[in-house]
Amino acid sequence: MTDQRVIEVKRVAKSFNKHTALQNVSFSVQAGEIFGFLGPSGSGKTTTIKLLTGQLAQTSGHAFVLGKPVEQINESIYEQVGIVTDNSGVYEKLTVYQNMAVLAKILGVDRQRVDHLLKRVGLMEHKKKLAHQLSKGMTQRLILARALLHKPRVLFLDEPTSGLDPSTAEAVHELLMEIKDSGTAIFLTTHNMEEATKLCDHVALLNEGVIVEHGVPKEVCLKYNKTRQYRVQLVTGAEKVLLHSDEASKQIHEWMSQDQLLTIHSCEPTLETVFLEVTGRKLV
Ligand SMILES: Nc1ncnc2c1ncn2[C@@H]1O[C@H](COP(=O)(O)OP(=O)(O)OP(=O)(O)O)[C@@H](O)[C@H]1O
Repeated sequence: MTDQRVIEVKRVAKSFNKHTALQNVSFSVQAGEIFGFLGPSGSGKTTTIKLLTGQLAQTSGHAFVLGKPVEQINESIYEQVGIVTDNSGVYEKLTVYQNMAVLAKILGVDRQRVDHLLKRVGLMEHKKKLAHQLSKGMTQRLILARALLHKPRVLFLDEPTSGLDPSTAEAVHELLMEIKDSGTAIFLTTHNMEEATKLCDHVALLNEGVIVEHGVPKEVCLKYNKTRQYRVQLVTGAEKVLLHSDEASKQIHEWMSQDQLLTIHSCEPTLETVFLEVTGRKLV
């Protein structure tokens, strides 16, 4: 893969008075990649987004977005960046459609794209509703649709699916995959490990402001797969967990040849259990 780093963070630290929120954080995100920043509440995820979008200054280290040092970020970069956080204010007294149309006009984006995005986030049938009448999930989807109007090269998402029902979360996931495939780099924070495993090309696990593990989700999980177990279900209904061994392999072979095996799964750890093993803490 050619190197197309659109976000680069080098040994960044951030302190608020005496409290250290981030320590020696380094990572990079490529074009067309979803990068997940995972950590429990208070671990420094939002602080990182704020640093990378010019809303906060780091205490030390260097960070670049689209090649530009973050301390030099000004309004011109927002033409290429989309940000979805809790404070992405919508105009409460305007309708869903007007919220989109006002911004589309400023950005010089045509109405077709407004319609396309409203459909994609499932808000077309609510387009005449006033923003203050929307549920939390609808508001989140409106903020996401607005952030995508100008086809940003980089998208920052703070907990994109928290509070969404499973089918809406799934629709948002599909949209994010489509945006990634079009070459946008997506930086998202989450404490939902399943979401991260499914969506992210790379993840970094953050604990108390420190990246404690990082990599491709499946590879991170396999690295901690020390016991190598298999869960099997037999046609009799019996369920068994077998440790990787010659004996287990013979047994599985026997069940297979006797057509006794209904299901078989390897039991590698999830990102959740990796986090617990590395930090001794739960994610949520
Ligand atoms: N403006 C601020 N002043 C002082 N401390 C702050 C400020 N912003 C964040 N912090 C502290 O920095 C730490 C990291 O906060 P941050 O909001 O980045 O966490 P988070 O991982 O996004 O948490 P959550 O998942 O709950 O949103 C916390 O201890 C928080 O109290």
